[in-house]
Amino acid sequence: MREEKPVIVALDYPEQAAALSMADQLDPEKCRVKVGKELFTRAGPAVVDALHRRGFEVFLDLKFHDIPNTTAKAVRAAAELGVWMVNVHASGGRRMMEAARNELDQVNGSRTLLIAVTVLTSMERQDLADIGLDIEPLEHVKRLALLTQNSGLDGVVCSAQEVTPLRELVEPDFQLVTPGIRPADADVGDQKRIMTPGKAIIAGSTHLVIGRPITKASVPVEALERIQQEVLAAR
Ligand SMILES: O=C(O)c1cc(=O)[nH]c(=O)n1[C@@H]1O[C@H](COP(=O)(O)O)[C@@H](O)[C@H]1O
Repeated sequence: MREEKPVIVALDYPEQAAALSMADQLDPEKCRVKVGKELFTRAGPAVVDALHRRGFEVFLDLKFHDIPNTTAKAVRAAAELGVWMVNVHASGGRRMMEAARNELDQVNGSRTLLIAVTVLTSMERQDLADIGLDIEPLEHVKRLALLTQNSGLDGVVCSAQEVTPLRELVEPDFQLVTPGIRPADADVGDQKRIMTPGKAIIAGSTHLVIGRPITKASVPVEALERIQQEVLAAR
């Protein structure tokens, strides 16, 4: 099924006021928002509540990676906040992901999507070698995506560069959430495995996570509008 709101704006701000002032320029009918480690560590659940009151669906990106019990309880806490999506690190393994899935299923009425990060989009082959993984990022992403699917999760975070090969491996409704999105003229920054918004949509990304190309633009809403146009044209 075609996703009507593929763009998720990453609200990577050091304080709630700045995040909400950005959100107030966005239309919750046209995009979703992401709350990550910096903003959540400073502002906590209050910022999630404030975004919900404004009508936004929130991706709580805290990338839990811990023993199964701790991760599962953290996922429960996220679901009880009513967030649309939450993530863990697939490298936490099958037992961790299954525990998180089971816990989430016990939260009454929860429709929170649970996805797992495969290989961070800021990493390339050498970074994997540095942590003892002598493997191409794509191969490791495939391995972790299958493990994630077999553990009962709803999708993965990966680079848009991996979406086409992954689509051949996973179920059609498995979510492929892709950060590392860079319009052709945008700064790459610390991202390594990148793709433009239009190409990511053509490849089959279900969601595009985009931060700095919007939030650091001189006029963020105009940057978002250009990205939305590129996404529409790619469909
Ligand atoms: O889980 C994520 O959202 C994530 C995973 C990943 O592999 N790479 C990645 O960049 N992200 C997040 O996606 C956002 C990308 O932001 P920009 O690089 O500013 O567009 C940041 O908030 C990251 O924390």
